Amino acid sequence: MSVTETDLCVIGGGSGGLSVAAGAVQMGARVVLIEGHKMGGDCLNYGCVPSKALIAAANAAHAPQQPNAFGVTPTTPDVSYQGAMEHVGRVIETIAPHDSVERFEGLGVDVRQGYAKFVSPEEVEVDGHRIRARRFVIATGSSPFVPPIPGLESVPFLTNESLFDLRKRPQHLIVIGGGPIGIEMAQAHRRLGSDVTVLEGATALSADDPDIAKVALDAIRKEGVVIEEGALVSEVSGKSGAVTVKTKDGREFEGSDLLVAVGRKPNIDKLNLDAANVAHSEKGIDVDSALKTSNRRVYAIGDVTGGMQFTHAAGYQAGIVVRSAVLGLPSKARTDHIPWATYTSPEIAQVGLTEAQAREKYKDKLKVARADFSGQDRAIAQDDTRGFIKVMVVGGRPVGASIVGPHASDLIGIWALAIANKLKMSAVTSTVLPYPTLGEINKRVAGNYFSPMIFESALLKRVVKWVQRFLP
Ligand SMILES: Cc1cc2nc3c(=O)[nH]c(=O)nc-3n(C[C@H](O)[C@H](O)[C@H](O)COP(=O)(O)OP(=O)(O)OC[C@H]3O[C@@H](n4cnc5c(N)ncnc54)[C@H](O)[C@@H]3O)c2cc1C
Ligand SMILES: NC(=O)c1ccc[n+]([C@@H]2O[C@H](COP(=O)([O-])OP(=O)(O)OC[C@H]3O[C@@H](n4cnc5c(N)ncnc54)[C@H](O)[C@@H]3O)[C@@H](O)[C@H]2O)c1
Repeated sequence: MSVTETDLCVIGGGSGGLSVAAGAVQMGARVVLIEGHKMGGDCLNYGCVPSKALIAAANAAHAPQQPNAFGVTPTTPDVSYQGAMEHVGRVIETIAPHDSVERFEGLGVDVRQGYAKFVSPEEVEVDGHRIRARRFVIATGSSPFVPPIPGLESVPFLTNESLFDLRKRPQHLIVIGGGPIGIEMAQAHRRLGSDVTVLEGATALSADDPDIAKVALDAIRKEGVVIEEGALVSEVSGKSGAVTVKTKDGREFEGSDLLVAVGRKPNIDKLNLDAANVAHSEKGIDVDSALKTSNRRVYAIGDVTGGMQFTHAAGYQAGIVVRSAVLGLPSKARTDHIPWATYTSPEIAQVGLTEAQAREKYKDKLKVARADFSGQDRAIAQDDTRGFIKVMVVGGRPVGASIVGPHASDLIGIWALAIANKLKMSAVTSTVLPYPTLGEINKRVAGNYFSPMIFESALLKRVVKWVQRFLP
């Protein structure tokens, strides 16, 4: 059996693994990258990219139908589900070269196709070859978790891995799970013309602030998506085109297609982790704050660690690992500054602590500032004033921000910057932004934080009177 010696062996060519491989090889390390399936991983092939492309198509179908303030008569366009899915395919094809074997080989990475498995603490095997590395990075991602619901073994169902292969619009899509996957895909399918029912066992979009989630969920319900909360699915039956779903409290729902979106399971089965002494649980691979596993030669990043499961989180962790494994520098990963967004209409975005988390941690030291899109000139001009922002502030510095409203996913950036760099609220108020922009809501909320201190201060009023008496 051939043995290749290398500095760094990256297992998994998705968001995390590709970032490590590209960074390390360009810094001069010898890098082997092993990918078992499709380069680009979940994000490119079954996740962020196809879902956002489908949402864009759904939004284009929805917009002309809406009553509006612009004097434009609503119309009912012909909407082709197949056309929307073909758009999804083209978007993947357009982005794929960036993540391709050819590009990475061009950068100098030794790319191997096949599933890697450890055979010792410093060796893996792939496709009959052995790779011995000074350091390993496991970035094997996650797969849809399929719960042991009676009936699911015999009823056809979709997951994020098969959904984007559909060409025929589901007549009535039943979505099990009201997390970000379920809710994003529910609204997109409604906008493309399907009836949609979401069955959520607990609370929909439960990772987000409840006031924020409510604005989005109310809007989605208003578009006709049925979202049942406290509806734990306990049994499914039927066949393709006619499925029945029962919930624990005895309710029954009928639809044509089933999408299972109840969370993720880490891709660890093929890795033979015990041979490498890498500790793990059903949640994923255990890592410390430097992203090292119980084997000091082996790091793990991204979804496989069961932490924040976002492409940008995997990318951030890749940078931490490159610093440590390639440059030998001490490096620790944070999570407090990692934002996320859910691409519903209106959008949701969060960074740092929610109000409830901040209240629990900081008690009465917490101040919460809020601003509504209804007071935003640009939002008014665009006739989209749903939503608001709240910022959690402790000692003059933001510790969290929550936004629901137009372009929330972009607007959260300034708070991600502020929290990452421990900036004060005054850094936001002293920034000048072009008028009229949605971004001004960030200045407005920061202004609202200072207003009571400035406009309700008796001392300041006395000082102003005194200054005015003597000002020449
Ligand atoms: C429907 C959906 C929508 C999403 N939308 C967003 C979004 O809008 N924004 C966002 O930030 N995140 C989103 N995510 C999450 C995002 O896709 C993941 O967090 C991200 O892909 C994780 O990157 P990763 O590198 O950990 O894993 P992946 O990108 O999945 O890469 C893992 C790779 O490892 C390979 N692999 C597995 N086992 C082995 C092995 N033994 N040997 C070799 N290779 C192996 C796999 O084939 C895969 O290519 C979404 C996810 C889904 C499912
Ligand atoms: N915009 C984004 O960034 C984005 C979009 C999609 C996915 N993602 C990532 O993918 C991850 C997985 O998303 P997800 O939506 O699959 O998982 P999730 O864990 O966020 O949500 C799953 C939901 O399913 C519910 N559930 C579980 N069992 C059930 C049952 N038997 N009946 C009814 N409901 C049940 C849970 O209560 C939960 O609310 C996310 O946490 C996120 O990290 C990100």
